[in-house]
Amino acid sequence: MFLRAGLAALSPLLRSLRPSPVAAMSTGTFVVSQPLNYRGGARVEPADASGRVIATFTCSGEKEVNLAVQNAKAAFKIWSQKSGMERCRILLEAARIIREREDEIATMECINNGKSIFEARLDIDISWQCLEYYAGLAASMAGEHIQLPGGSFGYTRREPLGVCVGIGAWNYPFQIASWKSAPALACGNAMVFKPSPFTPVSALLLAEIYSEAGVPPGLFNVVQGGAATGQFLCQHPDVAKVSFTGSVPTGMKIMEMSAKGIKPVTLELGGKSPLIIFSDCDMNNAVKGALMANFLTQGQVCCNGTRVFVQKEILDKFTEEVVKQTQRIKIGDPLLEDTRMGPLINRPHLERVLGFVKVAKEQGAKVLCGGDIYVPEDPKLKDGYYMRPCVLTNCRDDMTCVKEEIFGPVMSILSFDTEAEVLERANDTTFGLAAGVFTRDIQRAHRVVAELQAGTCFINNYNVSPVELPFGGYKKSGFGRENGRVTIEYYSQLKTVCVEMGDVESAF
Ligand SMILES: NC(=O)c1ccc[n+]([C@@H]2O[C@H](COP(=O)([O-])OP(=O)(O)OC[C@H]3O[C@@H](n4cnc5c(N)ncnc54)[C@H](O)[C@@H]3O)[C@@H](O)[C@H]2O)c1
Ligand SMILES: O=CCc1c[nH]cn1
Repeated sequence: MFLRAGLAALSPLLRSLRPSPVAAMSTGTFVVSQPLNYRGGARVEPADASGRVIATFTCSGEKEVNLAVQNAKAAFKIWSQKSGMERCRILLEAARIIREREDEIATMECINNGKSIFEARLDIDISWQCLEYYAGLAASMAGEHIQLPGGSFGYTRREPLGVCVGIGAWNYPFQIASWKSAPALACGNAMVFKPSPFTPVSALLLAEIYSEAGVPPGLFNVVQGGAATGQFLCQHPDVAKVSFTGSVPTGMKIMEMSAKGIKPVTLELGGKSPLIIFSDCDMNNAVKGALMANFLTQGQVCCNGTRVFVQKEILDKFTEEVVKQTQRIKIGDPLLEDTRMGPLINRPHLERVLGFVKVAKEQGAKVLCGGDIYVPEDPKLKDGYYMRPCVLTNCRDDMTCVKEEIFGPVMSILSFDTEAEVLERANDTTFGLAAGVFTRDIQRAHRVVAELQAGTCFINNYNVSPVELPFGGYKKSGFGRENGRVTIEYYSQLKTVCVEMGDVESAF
């Protein structure tokens, strides 16, 4: 039978899903029978099409983008007039609904993306926590009062920007939509969100949940499509801001388009992050940390610590333990409770990742485990995009696998001698998204992270994402932040009001 949850308990969208004869990702598949655009508070067929059909949905063209932006503008008028407390209540209700429907959304995400149901549930948890967090900030958002000479004064108002565009990658579809929309809506903005065409379905659930929670129709809209649809959104004159999650090359294009309209942008881009393991670390934690840094979501995580620098004294022991634990990772149908690694996102991506392993071998790296196609026992999954997680050793800093973002389950182990040496090598990259250090020496830990050129640094852990903490990159990994209090500044603008209590002292 389809999925492991009872169909009757699922949402209208999930109920519209039917088993299909081909299951490339999991045993659950869907045929989409309801429109995947969400505009003005309802599912709609796009008013036009860009002419490119991806899977079973139609990419939205300029007309549909215009309609979504118009709807968002109308909703913005209502929403931006609400008090912080009013917005808070609605966001809290949306968070409550997500929590209540967690299993259903996680199941959808699991089929959408291929990540394990175990991880998908964690993603949904972080998503409702994000809505709760920004609900709290919505209620407490305030300006300043500044006393001036003679009883005059000034004050500041934090005002929304207007219609914001969110463009998402395929690795965290629901979570990315939540990380963008929660702070945007908390600040009083409206949003048009475009998910990746590889993972179109779960953002729709978020849209429906916002409507059910009581946002005005049109406040959060979803348009489906790829690059062309994204371009219409970025170039739209009524769009005030673009928040983008994706690759560096696309980020550059987004920035160029936004520059033409003087639109602020947030860019959450790729990475090739270092993870530094000192010989005085807690070995068990360091090994667990290295797996967390490399193999979540089949290694398709932007902030992964894929360059694992290990101090020489413990290299052999650490490597042996990492390989042992990597080989134990349960690969297979992501809908099964004990699976920890599902398939990669699609065939071309799988081939790209396997290509990186091939080049690594040609350049002298040694494959200690994995790096090849995995065929699950379940015959329904035999054509799936599965690969075994890979640990590479004998790596050098100039190898392709060490320099380029692979975005797959491939860990490169490198050895080092001294702190100064490893810092220089860790920072020798154009990326700067994240970094990690494992050591028991607290002074060393803080000294090292202070020198690391990365927007998010972990000490004695990796890839945890509490929504209270800002997340974002240095260098080519982008700018702007998601999560944390600071993100309010990326979705609002400051108005200064200067109040004269006396007479005008004219210069004329
Ligand atoms: N820093 C972060 O928070 C973060 C999070 C997730 C993924 N990523 C990065 O994303 C990349 C993988 O995701 P991807 O393959 O979906 O990235 P991508 O850049 O190919 O696509 C991202 C989004 O941009 C859209 N897009 C593509 N071309 C466009 C254009 N010209 N104009 C407007 N929109 C366009 C896509 O349709 C998709 O929705 C990796 O590099 C990864 O590191 C970063
Ligand atoms: O993939 C990068 C990290 C992340 C998780 N959710 C959104 N971004």
